[in-house]
Amino acid sequence: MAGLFITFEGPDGAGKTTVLSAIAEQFKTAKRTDILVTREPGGNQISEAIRNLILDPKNTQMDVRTEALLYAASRRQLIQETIRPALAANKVVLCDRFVDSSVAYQGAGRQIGEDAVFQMNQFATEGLTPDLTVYVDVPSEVGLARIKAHRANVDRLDAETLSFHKRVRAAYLRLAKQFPDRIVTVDATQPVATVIEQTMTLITNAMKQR
Ligand SMILES: Nc1ncnc2c1ncn2[C@@H]1O[C@H](COP(=O)(O)OP(=O)(O)O)[C@@H](O)[C@H]1O
Ligand SMILES: Cc1cn([C@H]2C[C@H](O)[C@@H](COP(=O)(O)OP(=O)(O)O)O2)c(=O)[nH]c1=O
Repeated sequence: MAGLFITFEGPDGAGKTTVLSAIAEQFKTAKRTDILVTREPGGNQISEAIRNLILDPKNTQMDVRTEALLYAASRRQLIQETIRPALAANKVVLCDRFVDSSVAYQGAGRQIGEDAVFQMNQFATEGLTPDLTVYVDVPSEVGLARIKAHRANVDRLDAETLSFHKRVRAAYLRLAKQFPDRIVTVDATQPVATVIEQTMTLITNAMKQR
């Protein structure tokens, strides 16, 4: 497939949203019309509706496999409506979270099993894999402290225990080891400006190599 597919991963509070919005802004200023920025879960009407269902703090009764299937359903819709058409039009797609999030959060965090969640997602993605994944890494305590310090609303997943978040991070570190050619780690304990700069360098290098 043409185009370039770049995903952004990390535990809550790593700074992904901050970094991605700064990068989107830089591309906008440069008037780059070949860059598409999107996010999971969400990015279109159906996926945003699924997102609201998953993240609603009222839905405490949601079964863990239901949650994993909903993420995969949301992902499928985003792929079909947005990602594949953009890649076919030779665009660079920057996506906030993808399958690695499900492997880390549902597979390890919710303890469904990383491999089971990966396999289930193959049905949704039909094998679509990022060309590059920027993994923004932060210790769980630091990430959670950032969320608590800055956010007025804490969603259902932010409210999970420290051990949940530690399992998520450990899974990300395993994924980074397992797929060293795809996943590049950026240390998010550095100042925001440094994290943005290093991420931008990774993206522009990948764009040059394509
Ligand atoms: N490198 C950083 N150092 C210190 N604070 C940061 C850094 N990156 C982000 N933050 C702050 O941490 C909070 C969470 O950042 P956010 O981008 O929402 O994280 P994420 O999307 O990964 O959950 C925000 O208030 C943001 O300003
Ligand atoms: C895409 C995806 C997200 N998530 C979780 C991670 C986040 O806690 C939440 C997304 O909420 P969001 O507010 O977008 O978090 P962030 O800014 O950290 O990306 O959903 C999963 O558990 N599984 C998934 O497959």
